[in-house]
Amino acid sequence: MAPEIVLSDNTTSGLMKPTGGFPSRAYVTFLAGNGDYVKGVVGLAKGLRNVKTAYPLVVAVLPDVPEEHRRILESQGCIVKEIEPVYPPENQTQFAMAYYVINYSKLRIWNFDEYSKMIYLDADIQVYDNIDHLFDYPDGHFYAVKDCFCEKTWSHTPQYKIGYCQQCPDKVKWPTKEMGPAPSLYFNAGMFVYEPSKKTCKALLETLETTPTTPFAEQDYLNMFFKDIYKPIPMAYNLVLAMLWRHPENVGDLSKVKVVHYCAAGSKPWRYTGKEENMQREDIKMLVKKWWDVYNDESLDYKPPVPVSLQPLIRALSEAGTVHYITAPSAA
Ligand SMILES: O=c1ccn([C@@H]2O[C@H](COP(=O)(O)OP(=O)(O)O)[C@@H](O)[C@H]2O)c(=O)[nH]1
Ligand SMILES: OC[C@H]1O[C@H](O[C@@H]2[C@@H](O)[C@H](O)[C@@H](O)[C@H](O)[C@@H]2O)[C@H](O)[C@@H](O)[C@H]1O
Ligand SMILES: [Mn+2]
Repeated sequence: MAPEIVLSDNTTSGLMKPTGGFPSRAYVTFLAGNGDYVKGVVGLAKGLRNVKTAYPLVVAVLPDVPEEHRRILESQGCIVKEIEPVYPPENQTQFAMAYYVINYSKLRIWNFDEYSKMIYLDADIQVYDNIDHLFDYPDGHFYAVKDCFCEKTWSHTPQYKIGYCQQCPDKVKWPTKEMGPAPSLYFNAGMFVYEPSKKTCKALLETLETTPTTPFAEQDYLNMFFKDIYKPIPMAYNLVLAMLWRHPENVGDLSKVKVVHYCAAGSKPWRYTGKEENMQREDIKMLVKKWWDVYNDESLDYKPPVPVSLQPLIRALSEAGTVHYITAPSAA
């Protein structure tokens, strides 16, 4: 039987053009458990469609993600791929958040080497502008945005204790004489551009076995592992919300921010109550509303591509006013 040709509507479906000969690219996120983070992933899938990305969204799910949630994600056009959990070596670490221990499982996304390059996004991230051009950045680097050390979650660190933050390294200077060389640049691991590779994945998992766990779990680990190839990219590619009150001068024009990371305590839009510190700020309320507007926009729901063989039928029905199914790419 001749293979069925599928028309992929590049503008609304989020599916990719056939890749013949081209490097294969995709976004990827991570989902664990049967809780409400699935809403974050649905929001992200719709957000990526909203900005007309040319690439699909892969969701790396742990075995504990219920079938029902996987179906929801597939019905939103996501490619669901199950990964095995990664358990760090036994330890006494107090994680900054108890659930961070499961985040080591994120390391498995290096195995997705059917893609030559991927952009990882946390489920609590939303994309408000197209960032596909990041795939064109030169290979051989790990691209991510610099973190901020000012929130209480950092209170275990020497940086926090002396009031040093890499966002404003001249405000409180790093006391090299007393404390040795300043810490190397540290990225937030909610968003990064990387090259999947089975070899790198193996190295990541092997080195982990002899590496003590630390409060920011996989984020600390990735920072250590990729420190020599890490290249900072502008904050507009991953606005960690605390930047709004810690370093507003570094944020600049909020309307230019492409990617928002709802990682401040109380800021996850699907859990937002407004009660936690800073959650009544106008900029926060605006950003939470912006997330909900995308999440609730039915026009951003996935519409599966229609097989070429069915197109005359759909056209006839649609001309007869029976079916309202938009299949033609807008460029057509
Ligand atoms: O119950 C959970 C907790 C975390 N995550 C995933 O792990 C990521 C990291 O956690 P989170 O974003 O809550 O950390 P934060 O950025 O707030 O530190 C999330 O975005 C999700 O992709 C998940 O799927 N289920
Ligand atoms: O497992 C460690 C996690 O660490 C990260 O957390 C944030 C967050 O905890 C804030 O509350 C801090 O203030 C911030 O600086 C810090 O980086 C990532 O967003 C997440 O994807 C994950 O890697
Ligand atoms: Mn996050």
